[in-house]
Amino acid sequence: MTRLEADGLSYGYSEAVVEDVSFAAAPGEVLALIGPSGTGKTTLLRTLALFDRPDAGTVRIDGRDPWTTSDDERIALRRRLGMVFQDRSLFTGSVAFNAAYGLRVRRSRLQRGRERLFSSVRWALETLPGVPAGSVLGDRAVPDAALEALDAVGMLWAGDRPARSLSAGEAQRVAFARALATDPAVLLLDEPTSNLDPRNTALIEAAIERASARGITVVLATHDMQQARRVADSVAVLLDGQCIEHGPRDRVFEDPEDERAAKFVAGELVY
Ligand SMILES: Nc1ncnc2c1ncn2[C@@H]1O[C@H](COP(=O)(O)OP(=O)(O)OP(=O)(O)O)[C@@H](O)[C@H]1O
Repeated sequence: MTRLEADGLSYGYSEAVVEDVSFAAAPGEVLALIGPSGTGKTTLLRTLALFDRPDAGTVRIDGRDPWTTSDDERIALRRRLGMVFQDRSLFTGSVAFNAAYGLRVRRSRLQRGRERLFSSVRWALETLPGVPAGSVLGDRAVPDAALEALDAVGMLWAGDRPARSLSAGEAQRVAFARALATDPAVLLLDEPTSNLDPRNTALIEAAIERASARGITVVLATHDMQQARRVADSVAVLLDGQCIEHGPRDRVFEDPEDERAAKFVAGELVY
């Protein structure tokens, strides 16, 4: 159960892209970041995910600023966050391999060393004549958490399929499962349903709702205002890198304070 805060966050490349953005998301809250294309949603998510250190301001995870802690503590905080990128970026290998990826990289060095030893012993023994594959130490099991995450997005049936053979919608669901499998306290989702049909969109939205019901804090960048209306508890409107409106979903949509936010939610602010 984790509270995520942005306090005066700024980040830029050659010039500022995100400027002085502040908001907080409580445990289990779904916060939608909406705004026109190129307005800084991905950049903001990357700073929240601790990929980029803010130029100014603070990210707080349960009140702790990961950039003023030790490297080890920052890594521990980073592990509480799961991010799903817009481009999905699945790895070569099976769907199950992909779903279990985050779990594998989180294992301790000792565990990984032990597994390497087991698999070389198994390999050596199973090359002996008459020893069937999988009979020495058993098949390499897919962790339950990865299977449960695939199930949560309706992709359990595809565990053995090569990830490269998936449709865009299926791949997006597997990318979501990969983040979910690590049981993150916070999920950062960048356009998780862009280019998906209504059925795949509904599956992802249902998975977001279940994650939130389990207490996972969700920050969702989306172009889709209807999606924000369906799944968000609160909404932040980003325009030219600034948060021009932030509050409970119904208030932001029905009674926004900022004139530009009012135009954006009414579909009148065209970029
Ligand atoms: N690595 C980078 N180097 C330089 N400029 C960048 C980089 N990444 C993003 N930008 C610029 O920062 C601005 C904000 O981009 P960002 O991807 O954060 O916006 P966005 O709101 O997520 O857009 P979209 O909705 O189209 O995905 C854009 O002008 C973009 O060109």
